[in-house]
Amino acid sequence: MENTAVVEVHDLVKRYPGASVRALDGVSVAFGRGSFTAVMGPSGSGKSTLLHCAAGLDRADSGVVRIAGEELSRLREPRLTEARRRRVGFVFQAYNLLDSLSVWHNVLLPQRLAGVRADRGWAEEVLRRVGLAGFERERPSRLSGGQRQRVALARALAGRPEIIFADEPTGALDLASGREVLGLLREAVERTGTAVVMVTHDPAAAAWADRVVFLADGRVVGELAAPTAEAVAGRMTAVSAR
Ligand SMILES: Nc1ncnc2c1ncn2[C@@H]1O[C@H](COP(=O)(O)OP(=O)(O)OP(=O)(O)O)[C@@H](O)[C@H]1O
Repeated sequence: MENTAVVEVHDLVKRYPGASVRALDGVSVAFGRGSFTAVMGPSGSGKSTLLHCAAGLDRADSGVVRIAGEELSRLREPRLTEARRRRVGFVFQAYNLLDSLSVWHNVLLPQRLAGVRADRGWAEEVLRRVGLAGFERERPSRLSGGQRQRVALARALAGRPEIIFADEPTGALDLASGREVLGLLREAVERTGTAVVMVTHDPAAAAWADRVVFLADGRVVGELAAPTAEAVAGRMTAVSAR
């Protein structure tokens, strides 16, 4: 299961302009087909930066990112955008939904931009599973934070990407909605072999993953396989005390 990496990063280094420390300081990690990875670490440890670079939304200063074996730094626009649109789904807080479009058109937008024929039946099914059947015509601004997060998830799932990057997908949700979202991500992993990489601060959410990667000061400082919430919480305490 783990032998084909969907996304692989090697020795990533990134320093934001004007910053004195490196946000990423030599990170190497691979995400296999059908794997579910949680990324954890103290605030400022580089989690979001890693997600952005691994997803090809931002460039590292040095190091290598491969998506399905293709080295991103060698791709020029528009092929870079194309590779991202075809293979990658995002559930990012900063990745806003467009309020000029209905829920339905937001969900189908990535496929439209990628120029592929939208699978409308699957999009309907995905909206039903995230509990938003009947909301197709609504504008995102009329929905609650939790509902908007579920639209973002539906949008990511609708394109059947090879990998989904999710930055705190349950952060704004109540317990029940959070579990639903985690269940959907888990199902995408098991049923369709999608890889999921999820940043979270919540040990209970991380326990849905197969593996937890811990970051501190822009470096990978540990991993935990088959995580339980208790084991994750214990490791987090140790990582934060470093
Ligand atoms: N746009 C930016 N400009 C300058 N510095 C940044 C920028 N984004 C992040 N940083 C810095 O890079 C480091 C890593 O930030 P990053 O957001 O990746 O951490 P994080 O682990 O996701 O944090 P959090 O849990 O608080 O979201 C931090 O020191 C942060 O201050």
